[in-house]
Amino acid sequence: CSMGNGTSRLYSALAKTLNSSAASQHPEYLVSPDPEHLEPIDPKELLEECRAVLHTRPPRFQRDFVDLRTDCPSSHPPIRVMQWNILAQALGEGKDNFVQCPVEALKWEERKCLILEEILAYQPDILCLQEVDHYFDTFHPLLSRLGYQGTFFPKPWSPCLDVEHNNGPDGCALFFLQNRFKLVNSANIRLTAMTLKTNQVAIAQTLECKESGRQFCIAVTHLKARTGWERFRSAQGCDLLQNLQNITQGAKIPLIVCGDFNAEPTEEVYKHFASSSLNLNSAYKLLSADGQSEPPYTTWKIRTSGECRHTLDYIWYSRQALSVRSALDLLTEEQIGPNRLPSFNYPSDHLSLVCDFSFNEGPDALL
Ligand SMILES: NC(=O)C1=CN([C@@H]2O[C@H](COP(=O)(O)OP(=O)(O)OC[C@H]3O[C@@H](n4cnc5c(N)ncnc54)[C@H](OP(=O)(O)O)[C@@H]3O)[C@@H](O)[C@H]2O)C=CC1
Ligand SMILES: [Mg+2]
Repeated sequence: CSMGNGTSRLYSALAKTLNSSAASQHPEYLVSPDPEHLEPIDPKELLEECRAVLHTRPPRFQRDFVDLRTDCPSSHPPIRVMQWNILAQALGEGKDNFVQCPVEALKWEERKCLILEEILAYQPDILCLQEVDHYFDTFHPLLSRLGYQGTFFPKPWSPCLDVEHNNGPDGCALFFLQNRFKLVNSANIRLTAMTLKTNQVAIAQTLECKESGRQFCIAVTHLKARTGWERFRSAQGCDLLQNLQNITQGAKIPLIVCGDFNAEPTEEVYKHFASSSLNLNSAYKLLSADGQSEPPYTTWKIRTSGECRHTLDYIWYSRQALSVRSALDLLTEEQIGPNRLPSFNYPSDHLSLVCDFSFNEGPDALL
């Protein structure tokens, strides 16, 4: 066997997460071990391990970072943020009705490796995920060993629970690299709409950069899906903005909000975020020629109802305190292919969004 000791150790680490049925039979697997007692994993070795599992799959698509550097130099390394609705395993197999996606492409053992490969390829400092239904058995143990500190907030009545052989509820997860940030405070928010508690959630954390000592707030959310729910989403967005006003002490602390808003830019909730007194801009607009247009899609799938191509996912940021230095380009229509997403090439129906941020320095940085 050509594998060294390190690789075989990793194989056993990843293999432990492969069989999720073991987790439901042995609840102790669901209790996350203290990360300090877990051996660190070298990201390169884990990436190689994922590629070995995926050896029969088509090669990864190339996506490039677009340099958006403004003329403001920064003395500190940028903060890389990834926003991604990874597609809950139970929803993908049991509810979403992706009619052109072969069932083999949805197998967790391989789809999990495609998700990990995407994360390892871009190595974000902060990872904001939606539709996570494998937190305790997969993402928390593995990402902890890669140096991340994680938080999970499941939906109160996750639709995953209606699917036979589900792996528990789906929810939002937020991970940050412990060697770059210190957690200052953390809030799990159950969103309300017109004072009613809803099934949608958010996590908001204030982090302090270890290099610069600067604090900022990072939030992740997943708003209510489907047409007909526009006013509900708008109310959820208002509730989230209100919570973020309080957490950022009235916009004194710079803010980044990642989410699957389930809303096109024409919707009210988008307009609330764009015009909020938090003074936010949507990072992916900066990829357009005029800097004013969102990308043509962030999700693209074919359901029984037909083709669904929408822009629903966003990374909002405090436009005066932060700059977007670069953003990861989206997959092209040709790369996505005629059967759309998810596919053997790409594990989710939503594309990941990745941005590099830096703090603005000087008088313009005031909020
Ligand atoms: N057990 C109980 O007592 C209760 C159970 N529930 C369950 O929760 C569900 C509603 O939960 P809620 O949080 O409001 O869910 P949402 O309407 O927000 O949607 C849930 C998921 O379904 C996906 N989705 C969106 N459009 C479609 C579509 N056309 N077909 C299939 N899937 C789609 C969404 O993915 P994306 O964001 O990627 O578009 C999302 O992750 C109910 O259907 C029920 O199953 C709810 C309340 C109580
Ligand atoms: Mg979904």
